[in-house]
Amino acid sequence: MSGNDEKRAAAEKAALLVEPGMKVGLGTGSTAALLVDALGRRWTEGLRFLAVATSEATHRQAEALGIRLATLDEEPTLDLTIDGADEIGPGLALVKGGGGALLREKLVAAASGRMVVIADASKRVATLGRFPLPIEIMPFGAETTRRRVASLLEAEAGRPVDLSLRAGKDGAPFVTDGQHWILDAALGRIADPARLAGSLKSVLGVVEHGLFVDMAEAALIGTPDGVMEETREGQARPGDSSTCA
Ligand SMILES: O=C[C@H](O)[C@H](O)[C@H](O)COP(=O)(O)O
Repeated sequence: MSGNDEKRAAAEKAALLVEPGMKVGLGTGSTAALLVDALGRRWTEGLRFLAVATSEATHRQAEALGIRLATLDEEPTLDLTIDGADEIGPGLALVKGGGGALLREKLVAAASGRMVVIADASKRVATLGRFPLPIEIMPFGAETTRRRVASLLEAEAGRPVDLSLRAGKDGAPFVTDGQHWILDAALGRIADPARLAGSLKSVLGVVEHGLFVDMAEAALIGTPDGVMEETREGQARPGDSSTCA
């Protein structure tokens, strides 16, 4: 099974979690796009639900498939959010934001009764931090914020941390849907995700970061042996969508 097949299997399993009348947060990224495709097929078959997208890209995709959409302000309480991740660590702590959607993703997940993560097996890690941690910042005074973040991360890691401003296709800074910029922090290892999450939130100029701690309730992970369901407590079992509720 290729990584893409694993993503698709997880996404299709997760699409079965959506029930008639639900309010559903739709994630962003290549795995979430496979979920939206699967939900588009279920919509065509007659399933009716209401969706809130975590990015302009996902909104456009869902809209093109005819899925009914609302904004988070119109629907501030959702039943379920299904989203991808860049890394899934112990306790289902996540690194997200590789596609730059972390702020809306976190707002939508926080408004949801439950969050289910979907991914291929490569995303499961023993310790978070191999994937550079995205940190969304205000463009105004970005260099002063970068210095504050760098000194915080150096104190946390005990060494200087490579912190780069994410570039867009044209070489200019990548701009998020919220019109912010992103710093990518090459930490290598995040020993205490909850502590780092709290520290980053206190830095002036930081809008949000890609650590999602205590947010995901379950993960559906595509593997060569099928889709495994993992809970926050770490139990893994062959994924049966009915056990995810
Ligand atoms: O900003 C993007 C999101 O956090 C994605 O969910 C994450 O980057 C995973 O994306 P993919 O499914 O493409 O690996």
